[in-house]
Amino acid sequence: MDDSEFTVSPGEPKKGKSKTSNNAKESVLKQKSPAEFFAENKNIAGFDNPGKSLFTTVRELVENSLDSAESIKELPAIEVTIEEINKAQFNTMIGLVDRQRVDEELYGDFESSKAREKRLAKEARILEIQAKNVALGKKAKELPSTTKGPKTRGETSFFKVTCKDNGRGMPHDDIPNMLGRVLSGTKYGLKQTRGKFGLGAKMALIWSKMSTGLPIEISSAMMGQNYVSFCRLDIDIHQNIPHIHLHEKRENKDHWHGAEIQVIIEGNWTTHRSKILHYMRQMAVITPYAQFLFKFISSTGEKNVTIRFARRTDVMPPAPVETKHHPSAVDLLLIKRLIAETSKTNLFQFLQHEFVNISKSHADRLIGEMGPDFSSKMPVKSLTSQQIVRIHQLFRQAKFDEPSGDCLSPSGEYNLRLGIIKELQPDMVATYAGSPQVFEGHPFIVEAGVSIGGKDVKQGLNIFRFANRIPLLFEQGADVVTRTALKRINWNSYKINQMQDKIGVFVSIVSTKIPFKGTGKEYIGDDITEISSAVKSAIQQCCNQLKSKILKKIQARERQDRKRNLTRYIPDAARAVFQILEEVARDYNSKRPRFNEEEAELLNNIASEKVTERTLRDNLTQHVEQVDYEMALEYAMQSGVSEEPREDIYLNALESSEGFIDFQSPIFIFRFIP
Ligand SMILES: Nc1ncnc2c1ncn2[C@@H]1O[C@H](COP(=O)(O)OP(=O)(O)OP(=O)(O)O)[C@@H](O)[C@H]1O
Repeated sequence: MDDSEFTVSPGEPKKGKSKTSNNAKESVLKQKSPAEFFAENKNIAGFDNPGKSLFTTVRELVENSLDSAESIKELPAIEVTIEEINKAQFNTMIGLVDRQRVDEELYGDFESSKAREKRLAKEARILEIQAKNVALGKKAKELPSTTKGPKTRGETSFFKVTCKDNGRGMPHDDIPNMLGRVLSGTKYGLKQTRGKFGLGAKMALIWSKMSTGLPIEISSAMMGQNYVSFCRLDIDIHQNIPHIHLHEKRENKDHWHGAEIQVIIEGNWTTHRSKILHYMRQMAVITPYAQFLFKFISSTGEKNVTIRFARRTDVMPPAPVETKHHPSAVDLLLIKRLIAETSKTNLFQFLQHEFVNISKSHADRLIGEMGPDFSSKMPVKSLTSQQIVRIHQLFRQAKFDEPSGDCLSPSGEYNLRLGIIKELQPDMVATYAGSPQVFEGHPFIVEAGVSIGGKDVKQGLNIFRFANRIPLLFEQGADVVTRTALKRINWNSYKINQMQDKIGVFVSIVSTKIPFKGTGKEYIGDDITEISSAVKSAIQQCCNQLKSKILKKIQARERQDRKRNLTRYIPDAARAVFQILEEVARDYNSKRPRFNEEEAELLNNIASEKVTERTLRDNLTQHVEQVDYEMALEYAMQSGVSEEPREDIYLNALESSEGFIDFQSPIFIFRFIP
């Protein structure tokens, strides 16, 4: 670049100057807070548009409530209310005077008289074609959307979303940071929880700030607390800090514990109504021990919805427990963080206490393997960067026992089966719980259920996906469960017709780390081999159980068909045989015997009407029954008893702190209360 470009005489802007200043502008170093980043990229957290944002807000609040109640082993009771607020109400709420339109042409839904004429003419033409089609007996097509009046972006709808639970509540002083600072939460540990990122509730707040400008309101009380914390806050997006409007303690007359969070956002009930209801229904399926009350209150009072999902069992899966990191799943940064945070002083204690599957003797051997610079007693905080790299390399290469799944809490076959029966009312169902497996050092368990038939079930595959007991409703096509069910299961080999049978496939995956694609928790990719093969094997196990049931059904049906066919021919056969016998009996001369004694007796009986057509019919019927019975018996002897799928029964440890013992099988649970 020529130097002269930079010499600008005053008052005489040079061509090149603006270019240079633009370049300079582009290269100015800027920082963004996490809140700003997510406000600008809200789609990656599931806030793509107003409708989806309403859906995601509901699910984030419900999942927080479930996590919270389960963390104190309380059977969850959750109330969700979505209250529609029309524009006039909203304006009153924020103190804005409602204003009538003056200049109609300014608005997106304005239609000029010429455009109106054109549209009406087009509509008339289409109506004419429709009338002709109807006259010819053809099916009438709907009006294309272009002819449905001027394009409108629609009236903005606002919604007050409230979610109340009976969970743990939040400590008074922590509320602002928990709900007003992006990437803050209590679920970062290695534990199976629905929440993980410390983002969901804050995204709802950011969306409310972007769409309505209104703050979030939180009421919360912890168990035994004689006050309710009330907090109204919004978020300073640029600094990512809570901006508190009011934070006070109020009387807790009812000894309530839990949290109630209320947020006012823009949304679209019409487009996402069915997704929200679907979500609630599937949540009730996978969480049958929870009770949900869902209400939608419309601004006109016309389309109100109230649905109560009753608790169907008091048996809650055991609470997941926090676990330590597996050596093969840590990276350099994580090792450094663990060193900074550990309370252990020397390397030996650090290895043994901060990781799973490193016993005392194993720790000794590992330290020996690290080389002469390392010793058991060396202070862990004094490790140099190179030494940490050495530890990391060894963790990568050494062999460790796989992490156990004890820290996980799957739904349980019983809950899954209960859910499937409730949701689909199938003719047949099989469930299977896989044993714990591992990917990248994280344990996971896959449970599956496959059902055939049912009420209101469409033909083909109906897939239901759950991850850490969250229903997944979006991005179905890319998900590991859908892909496995569609492409890797040979349904035919299990006597299941993939196109014609009504097949329900339920898969629930739990893990200390669910490898969601994106922070929106919408689907699990198909790229982790351990997970996809575990999903495949769980579905196959269910199919195997179904196959033996289906084969039995087919055989029973064949037997029934054979019996029905034989029975159908009995009257004709009896009549034909009887007519012949009658004729023979008529011509029969006992003086010139042509028949043996038995035959002669039969002919006599026919002649004396002791044996009639009816007798033949009855005897044939009896014979068909007998043959059918013998075949069924023979089949049962050959295969029935040994092939019947066995159901495992589980018995809890005696030292159960709950004061009862559950006797569990996939199809029932007995609770013994001493
Ligand atoms: N209903 C509630 N009861 C008790 N604590 C809650 C409740 N809702 C939120 N919290 C607390 O606030 C924290 C932040 O919640 P937020 O929804 O932002 O993130 P998260 O649930 O931790 O993770 P994710 O973004 O994956 O949902 C939670 O970790 C939890 O400690």
